[in-house]
Amino acid sequence: MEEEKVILVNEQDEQIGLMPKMEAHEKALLHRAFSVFVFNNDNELMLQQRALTKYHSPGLWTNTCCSHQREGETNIEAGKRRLQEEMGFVVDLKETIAFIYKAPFDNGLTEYEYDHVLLGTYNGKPNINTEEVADWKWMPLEDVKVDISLHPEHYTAWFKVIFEKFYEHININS
Ligand SMILES: C=C(C)CCOP(=O)(O)OP(=O)(O)O
Ligand SMILES: [Mg+2]
Ligand SMILES: [Mn+2]
Repeated sequence: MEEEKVILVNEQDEQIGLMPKMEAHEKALLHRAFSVFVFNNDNELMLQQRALTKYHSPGLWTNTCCSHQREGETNIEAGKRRLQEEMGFVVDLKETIAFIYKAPFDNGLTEYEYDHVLLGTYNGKPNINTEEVADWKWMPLEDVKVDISLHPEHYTAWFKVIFEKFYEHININS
């Protein structure tokens, strides 16, 4: 299989190159990514616990699905593709904010991403891909906020940035 590549971008999210996924995270280069947030009609967020085998942030709780766009893919196309691959369902998604963050990890890898946040609604159960996902749960947004402050070590770096800086953009009832 061809090696997975991420899209290197500048600070305006313009493509400046392609690089194998691992190399981009080893060299800490800015690349395009997305974070999907799926809610049910009770305004609960579907959280994903990352598989213990993930290259970074294993076992941590985070938003519904995260990954990297492929060359030529729109943000929405990429979000839907990966939602199916990781969580086993697809819903319509809409774009909200995008932001740049940098998060070095203890294992030497760094996430340095132009991250597009995508929102969707779903009321069924996922069918998780256990190569990517260890567990999942619904949680009211307010409860997530409280638990992040009590147990920040249980959550991914980007998920905490989104809660701290962009809460009003993911809380559709605010
Ligand atoms: C988008 C963000 C915030 C991180 C990348 O997600 P993953 O680390 O889950 O990427 P994949 O392995 O699923 O491609
Ligand atoms: Mg992922
Ligand atoms: Mn990345």
